Amino acid sequence: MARGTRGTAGAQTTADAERQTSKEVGALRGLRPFLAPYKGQVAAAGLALVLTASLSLALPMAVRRVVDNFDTKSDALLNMYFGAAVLIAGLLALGTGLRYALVTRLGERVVADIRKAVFDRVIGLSPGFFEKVMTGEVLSRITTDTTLILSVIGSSISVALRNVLIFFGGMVLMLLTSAKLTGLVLLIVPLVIVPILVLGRRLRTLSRENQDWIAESSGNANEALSSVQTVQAFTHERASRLQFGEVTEQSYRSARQRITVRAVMTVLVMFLVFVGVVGVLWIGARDVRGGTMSSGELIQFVIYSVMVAGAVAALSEIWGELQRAAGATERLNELLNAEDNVKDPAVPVALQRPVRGEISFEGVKFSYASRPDTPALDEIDLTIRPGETVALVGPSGAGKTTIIQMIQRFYDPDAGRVCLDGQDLTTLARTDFRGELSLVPQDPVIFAATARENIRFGRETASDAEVEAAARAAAAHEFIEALPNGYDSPLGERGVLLSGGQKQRIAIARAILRDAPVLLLDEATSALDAESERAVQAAVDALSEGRTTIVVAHRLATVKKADRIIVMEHGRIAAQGTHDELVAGGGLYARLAKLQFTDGTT
Ligand SMILES: Nc1ncnc2c1ncn2[C@@H]1O[C@H](COP(=O)(O)OP(=O)(O)OP(=O)(O)O)[C@@H](O)[C@H]1O
Repeated sequence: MARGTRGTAGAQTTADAERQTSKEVGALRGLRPFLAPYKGQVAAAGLALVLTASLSLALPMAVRRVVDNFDTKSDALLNMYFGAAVLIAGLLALGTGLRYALVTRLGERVVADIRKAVFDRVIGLSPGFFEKVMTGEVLSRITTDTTLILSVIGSSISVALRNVLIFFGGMVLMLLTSAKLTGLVLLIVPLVIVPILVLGRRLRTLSRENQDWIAESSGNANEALSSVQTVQAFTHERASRLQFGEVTEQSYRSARQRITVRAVMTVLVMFLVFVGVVGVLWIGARDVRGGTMSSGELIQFVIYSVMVAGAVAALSEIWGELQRAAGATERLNELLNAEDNVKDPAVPVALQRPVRGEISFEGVKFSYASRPDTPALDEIDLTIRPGETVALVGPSGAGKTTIIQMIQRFYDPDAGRVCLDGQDLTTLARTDFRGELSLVPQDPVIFAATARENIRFGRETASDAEVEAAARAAAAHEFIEALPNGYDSPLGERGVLLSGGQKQRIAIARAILRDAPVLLLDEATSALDAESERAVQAAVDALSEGRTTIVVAHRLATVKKADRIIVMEHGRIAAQGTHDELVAGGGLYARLAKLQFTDGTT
């Protein structure tokens, strides 16, 4: 996705680039809803900002009085002017500190809110979304992009506003001090604006490019690290290093380009501004000698023009940052507003309880978005009675896992419907019916938490005793007790400390604890040793007792025990019946039974 964006950015015409500019700057408006709850703080920060800007603008006037009254006979007057200068400086310092505290805190608050909002949204998106965006990229958006926004809300916006106030206030006061000199200054302004506009546009494109590369490099690293064993097993480290190195270098190169453009812009702007100020000073000095202006006035004017020039320089610097943050806001908003194909209905129908556990597929057709022409499920009509155990068998890619996913409504059918107790899943709230399903995935997920927490994932409210009872039923109690800290032993990231069979038993314990009327089981393909196999099998038997069980079966023992076997091929139901019926019928099942199933009972 990042690559696609970059490709179009490179090929942009000027008109396109301009459209993007207005869109990008406008994108900062996307922050408004996040600032809205903190109106009071925004107002207070704004007030502190106006106060400090006004005081900064008042300071040169005090300086003029001081300068013009150096030769005054009245000590008291001089003292008063000095006193006023100190007072203004003191208030200025106080206001600046206050503004800093208010604004930075606001920035942190808002960014924390944005991070939470993005995570809240993303964690609920259906798997279809993650087929399009790498998780590392999402992480980069939550970290890097929000950091950019933090710098903008926490400082850039307030610095920008301060400088805008100083710019306009300074201009007015310059005009009041000397209209003639101000006129001269205004002649110089266009000279400064031109490079800002021209180089600013280039800067914007480069910034977006840079951010895309950073996101891609995070995605890249995340992918390699999360599959580090496979990478090492295939001695792919060198290639991974090269690949990551190349992406990182690209990101550096685009950052370097951006920095060069920004540096050139800074040089040009600063140089033009200071040449202008010196020029004005030169003319002003002649006016002072000619007596049409006092020294104090000239100094006041010069201070104002330096302030105005400083404001322009600061704005040109900050402009880039604002644009980068606008890009970041845009990307985060993309995530926040990401269209999810699977949505809860606006007004969900209430799930009829108690759930009996009847699952039905009615004329279901489905293709994955990335392969629209190959149906993963083709005209599936299937009713699984409450309490029935159904084994799904068939060659790899036949659509067995897809059936399990459709029951959880990770995807919606292209045609037909999937129902629980006759209620179409698309009319229900997903959290409602998913609460009635219990899943043991093929590759059980173990979180970096203790054994107890890992099992309790099945039902957050379960007591310790219930957790242990579930572990016993899943034949997991013994090995958990043997761990250094028993149930409180951390299981390591993704369960690296456990064997395959142990992970499965944890997953089964989790499902037992969930105690849902429908059990979805994706059997592990890898053969377990005979003892684990027996333990897992016994656990599964205990679990499926009295529940509707749909199992993607790889073991003959499972298949034999099923009430009904569904044979799938190319997304269709090729045959169904009991083991004996199907063997007698010959065909695909008889062949599969001979070739594929590992007989766990032997
Ligand atoms: N996320 C996806 N995007 C695109 N195609 C997919 C996706 N997941 C599965 N498929 C394709 O859909 C078809 C059915 O896949 P499914 O995973 O349901 O098969 P399966 O019968 O469970 O196979 P296995 O026994 O190998 O797990 C296959 O052709 C597969 O390549």
